[in-house]
Amino acid sequence: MDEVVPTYGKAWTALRPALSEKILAAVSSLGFENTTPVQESTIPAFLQNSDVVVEAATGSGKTLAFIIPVLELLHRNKVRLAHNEIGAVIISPTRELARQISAVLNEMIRLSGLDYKAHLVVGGSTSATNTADELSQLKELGPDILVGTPGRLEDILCGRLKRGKKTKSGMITAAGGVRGRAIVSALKLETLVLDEADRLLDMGFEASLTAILSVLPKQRRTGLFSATMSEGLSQLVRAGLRNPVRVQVQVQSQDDTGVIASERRIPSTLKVEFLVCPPDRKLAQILRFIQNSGTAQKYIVYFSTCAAVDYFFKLLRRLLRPMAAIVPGGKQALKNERQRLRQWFDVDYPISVHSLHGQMVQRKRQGTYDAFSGMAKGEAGVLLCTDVASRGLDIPDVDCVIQWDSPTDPKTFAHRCGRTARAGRSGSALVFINPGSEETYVDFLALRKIPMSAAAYLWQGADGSITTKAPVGETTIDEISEVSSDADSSNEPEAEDVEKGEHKKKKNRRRGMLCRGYQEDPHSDGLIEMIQGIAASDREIYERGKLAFVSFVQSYLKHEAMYIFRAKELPIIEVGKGFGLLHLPSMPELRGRPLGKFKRYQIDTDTIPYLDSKREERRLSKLKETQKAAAADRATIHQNGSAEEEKREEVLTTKKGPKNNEAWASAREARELAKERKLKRIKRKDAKASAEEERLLQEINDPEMRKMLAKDPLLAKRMLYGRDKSLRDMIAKTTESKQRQQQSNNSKLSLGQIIEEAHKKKYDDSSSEDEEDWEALSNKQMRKNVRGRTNGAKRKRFSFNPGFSDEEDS
Ligand SMILES: Nc1ncnc2c1ncn2[C@@H]1O[C@H](COP(=O)(O)OP(=O)(O)OP(=O)(O)O)[C@@H](O)[C@H]1O
Repeated sequence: MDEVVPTYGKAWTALRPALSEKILAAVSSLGFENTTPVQESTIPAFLQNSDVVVEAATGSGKTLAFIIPVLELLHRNKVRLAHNEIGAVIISPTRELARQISAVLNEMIRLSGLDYKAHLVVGGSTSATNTADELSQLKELGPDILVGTPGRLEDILCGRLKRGKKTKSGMITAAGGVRGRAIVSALKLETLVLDEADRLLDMGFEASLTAILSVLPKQRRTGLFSATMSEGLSQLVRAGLRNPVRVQVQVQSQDDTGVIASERRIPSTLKVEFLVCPPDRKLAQILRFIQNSGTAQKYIVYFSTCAAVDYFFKLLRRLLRPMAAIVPGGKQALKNERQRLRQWFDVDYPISVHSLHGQMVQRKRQGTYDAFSGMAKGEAGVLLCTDVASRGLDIPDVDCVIQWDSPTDPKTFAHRCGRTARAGRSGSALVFINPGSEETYVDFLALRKIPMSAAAYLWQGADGSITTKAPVGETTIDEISEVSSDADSSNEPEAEDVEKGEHKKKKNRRRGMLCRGYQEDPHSDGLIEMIQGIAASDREIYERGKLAFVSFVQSYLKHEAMYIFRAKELPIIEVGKGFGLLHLPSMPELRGRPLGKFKRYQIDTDTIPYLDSKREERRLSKLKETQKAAAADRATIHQNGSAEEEKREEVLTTKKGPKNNEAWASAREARELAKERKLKRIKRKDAKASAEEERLLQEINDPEMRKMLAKDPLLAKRMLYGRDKSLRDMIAKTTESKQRQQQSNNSKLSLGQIIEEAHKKKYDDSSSEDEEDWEALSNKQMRKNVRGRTNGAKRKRFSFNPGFSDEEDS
């Protein structure tokens, strides 16, 4: 890994207003000779009585950009704080991030020798006694700066404590503060910082944040920091900003000749790749990817749900580090399993596996984080986690970030990738994309200034070596893409097919063919069979696999970019196979999908044991009881012998419903009649839909857009009269306003840009993404909200380019 740290930007001593000697001494002890661009631009603004809204790429040094002003302002203004008073609050959305900020802050205080105390307040205590201890610690310490998560900060600043001990005098909080009364006073608060502000200003934290803001003095400095700061004015107003200076640090990539090629929202040292690959190939690809890297590296793998993290943690531990405790059958079985595994994964260094998600108990969560962060250089490890670890975490030396599935919130994509390539170091990220509509995600992210390149599909040779060259006779990824684009070009249904309702069947067949095109990787299939074998011998893995699959499908349905991640196009059979399932669990969300095509693993699942003998004993005795009760039920039915009960029994035993005793011929007639009626219904529905589609297409007055929507009936349907009516309205509006713009600059917009605009409007909760609008609206709102302060929003823009810093003050 490249060890270059960013030394671009001014020297610390060149900042104006100048930093105090003690702070300069502290940064110099940290070994940071110069500021980073975001520090260079933010620190002076924050020190000059301005609120700041800061957007800069991940790993660009935002933490010091707010910690230094927080300390400097307290020191410079010689703020005298009583024991129960605080001078600054720093809020973060996750406990791990709050802990990290608190560590940096305490280090700065220690190195500077400033006489301030910082204290971390995060949730996660498992008992009232722990809470009591934490709060009495807080009262004893009398901190000047609080760092924490919204919920626990609300407890402390607003006295919203629920757990407590009852005393004779009434309801007393765990630490002795009466409920409803704050434990510390924020009357002299100078600075408020919201790190990962766009996340904090999401609806999820709204209640706590509003409560906290309501007890803080209005005359304060506020800083909002994030790598993906949304421009939504309502958010800024909600955070109570006055007169904000906006700092945007943009990354520019250069070509070989040094010419600036493009702007990007991710560090220039970060290489992001995507791999179009059927879902049942992902695990094999990850193993091949790790093996192919050749050296011991540190990976983070993101999943969208906690259940998926739990499952793959158990599974990967068994695949990467099979040990006696997790492999049933004694020493010989362990030896055999290790031997067998070498077919799919063969590296000569140990790899540790860790897991982290929001549903883990805090102690375990902290333990995992510390273990993974504290790994020595040159050790190999994989951290499996959810988005709880996507923002802000500065884990040293992460070489690669892999995304098993794309995040439901597209902004999270940049944050996930940003766990590598921090502070000028290089790093890579890989995201898996299902063949089909998901491929549009690449363009979608490109429009959001996250450029990606295609990764090569990795194959495994007979000798176990990894190669990008497909074995002879097997379909290559390029050929598959060709099939894919061919399929797309022939996407327009024949009129005759539509009439017969056949076009949907044809489309499904084409989709099936696409996925089948990848199936010529027997080695990868062998891995899935081995995983199924593991699940068939370990009940915990079998059950966790089902839970992981169900949670994955549910999260897929909640995707924000649902016109790219189309639930109906999710290749469910391959997804199930990719999770190593023995059978597909029934879910209401999958009603109507051809689940019967899933090749069921031949086993009576009741016989799969837990490896933990006590747990297995409990399960078996429970199973016996259930079987006994079912047998008793059946005996009662037989004894009563009534016709109705017999029918019920028949339903119970066949699970297919009562027998049809009708004559075969009349049943066939009835079936044919029903089919005929169904065809007529489909024809009527399709005719109505086409007429409506035609009518609505006329409403869109951009000819280019009309042409493109007409090409993709599914997209047109979704946008024009499907679930996304609001998106349709947005498109109409965007088209109109963009047409006006177009008249002035005479440039044509692509469909992608129009969708992107509409999408932004719909999901970013912003009144206007337009920069001038932002300023105008900002002024208007500020005037409304802060009497007597109507100076308007100043704005600053900086270029973020190693060795080159370009400042442009408006
Ligand atoms: N002036 C500097 N010179 C060199 N390294 C620095 C400097 N300032 C910060 N760093 C280092 O850069 C790394 C990333 O910093 P930080 O965690 O503040 O990034 P960030 O912008 O907050 O990232 P994210 O958006 O992911 O939260 C840290 O390891 C930090 O020590």
